[in-house]
Amino acid sequence: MAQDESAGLALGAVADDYTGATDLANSLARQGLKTIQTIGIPREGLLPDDVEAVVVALKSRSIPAADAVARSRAAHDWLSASGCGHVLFKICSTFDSTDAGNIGPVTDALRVATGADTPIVCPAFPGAARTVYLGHLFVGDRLLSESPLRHHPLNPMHDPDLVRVLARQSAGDIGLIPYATVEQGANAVAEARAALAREGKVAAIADALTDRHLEILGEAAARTPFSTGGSGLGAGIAAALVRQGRAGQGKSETLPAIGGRGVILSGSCSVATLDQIDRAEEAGIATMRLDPMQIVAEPDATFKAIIGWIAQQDGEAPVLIAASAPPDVVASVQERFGREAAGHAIEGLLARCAKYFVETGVRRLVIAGGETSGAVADALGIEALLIGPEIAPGVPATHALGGIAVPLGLVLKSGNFGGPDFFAKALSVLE
Ligand SMILES: Nc1ncnc2c1ncn2[C@@H]1O[C@H](COP(=O)(O)OP(=O)(O)OP(=O)(O)O)[C@@H](O)[C@H]1O
Ligand SMILES: O=C(O)[C@@H](O)C(=O)CO
Repeated sequence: MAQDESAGLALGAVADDYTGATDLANSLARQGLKTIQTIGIPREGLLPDDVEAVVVALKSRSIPAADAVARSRAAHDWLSASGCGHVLFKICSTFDSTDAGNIGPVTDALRVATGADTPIVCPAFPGAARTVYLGHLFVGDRLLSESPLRHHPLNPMHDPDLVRVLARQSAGDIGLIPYATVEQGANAVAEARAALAREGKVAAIADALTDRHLEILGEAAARTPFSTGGSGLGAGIAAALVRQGRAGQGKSETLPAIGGRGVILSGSCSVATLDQIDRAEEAGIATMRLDPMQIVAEPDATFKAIIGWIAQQDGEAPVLIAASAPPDVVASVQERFGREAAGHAIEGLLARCAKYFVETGVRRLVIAGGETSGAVADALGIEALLIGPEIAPGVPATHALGGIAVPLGLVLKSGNFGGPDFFAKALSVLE
């Protein structure tokens, strides 16, 4: 990277999935940081000289904890060599993980690598209705465990108490910085964090109900080398860096129009995405709903069927291809083939479709689902993303940077993000 080593990056992030990384990059850009999302560790010379924040996207949310730790450590080491002032481990606003990890093990490893004592951990994203109160994560007006996340295909979330959840995954005890302390401001948070460090807590879950709370937490976190959180905490840290004059040279890019047919590929089974698919179909977007059993059992036949179907559609009009299904169908697919095998087969098929579409001239892709987006971006060999205008909270339009010979507009949508008309809106913003 041509970064001025004496200045270094103001902020670096290691994100555990690609859409989560895009969500964070969007927040940092909107706070005024010149931000690039890289897919893995970037090669020398890829990034512009004046970049202030780099979000290294990994696909490490649902892999074995030891692999997630190794990949996150490598990303951290690159950020550290780039003179990074603060490292944020970007996790999902719904704390997606299992008792085996990976939030605890990666937080432990990066805490040691950065020399932090007790990092602030806060997934809250009030703009998407994720709040943390007394350590309990709410999705809208429901506890996490009563939200649709209890049916997540890869990591169903059954415990809303984040202190308890993180303790099960971590090397030591977890503390809490409660709402009443956060309300008192950044100095009170810093003192509470230091007190928890003296007690030997390895991390501190912090409450946040509003963006103001995240600004306070961001101010306190920016005084330390490392934190773990969602894009809300990232925005708070970025705002603190701008206030302190340590960053703030660029807003998100205006992206040039690319045009041509828009293709939407969905592997997300979230309630939000299922509704968005229904709405897109009702609005007249040609929609092919795949049979998930057939995808896993006969991927080649399914691929041929998709090619045949698309050949019959109006060549300019957008199309939507979805493997997405409601919880009962997902459960029966997983029962028959196994959770991981089914997930990988479906991601693989959608990635193969994306590759085919780009090879045959499509230049605008909208992908729903974090794991699905990871599979697609990897199959296309994309190296980094420029962040453009916001489509919905947490979802910007982007353009591929490096790794692909043609201009390509991409929208990577986290499963639960976006309003009902998201797909039509995405295609109109990604011109
Ligand atoms: N019908 C289905 N049956 C079983 N698994 C499915 C089905 N459709 C998709 N999947 C798998 O479910 C997983 C969905 O994960 P993905 O991360 O893409 O979406 P998400 O969880 O909604 O998004 P996010 O992680 O951004 O919240 C993928 O592994 C996908 O292949
Ligand atoms: O924080 C979120 O909810 C998203 O950025 C995400 O990571 C979903 O996969």
